[in-house]
Amino acid sequence: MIEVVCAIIKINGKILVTQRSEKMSLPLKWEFPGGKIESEETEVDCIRRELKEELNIDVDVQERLDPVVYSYPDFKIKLIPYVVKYISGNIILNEHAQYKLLNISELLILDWAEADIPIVNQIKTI
Ligand SMILES: Nc1nc2c([nH]c(=O)n2[C@@H]2O[C@H](COP(=O)(O)OP(=O)(O)OP(=O)(O)O)[C@@H](O)[C@H]2O)c(=O)[nH]1
Repeated sequence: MIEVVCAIIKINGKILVTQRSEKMSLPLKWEFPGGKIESEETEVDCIRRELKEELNIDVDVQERLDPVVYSYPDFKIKLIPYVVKYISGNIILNEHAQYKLLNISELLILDWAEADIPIVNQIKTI
């Protein structure tokens, strides 16, 4: 099972969400930015590193939500969500196709990676 952290990034009352590129696994699915935890790395260090690499932003890590375990046809994932607050940095998309800033009520409209759907449902209450 791979362990992946993902970030629910709050910017001025909206949530930043990203669309995977055609070249990534789960192409064109929407997700919360993040990635696989490397050995010797804490979850929080991983979030900070991934958000800098993928989006060029710095954040304040605030709250860990309930992890989701999900089996895709070819791999199993433990997806660990953190609520974070945007602090600084111009957003530069280094890997994703696009991003959107949405209200929580707008999130369910997107075509999410399957593992993310329970997380989208959880954050209706944050
Ligand atoms: N970052 C991120 N990954 C997610 C989410 N939901 C989800 O199923 N994943 C899956 O978690 C895996 C690890 O994410 P990653 O961002 O490191 O993906 P990657 O491109 O390095 O993976 P790859 O090299 O296997 O294609 C990917 O297979 C991705 O599809 C999510 O919300 N955020």
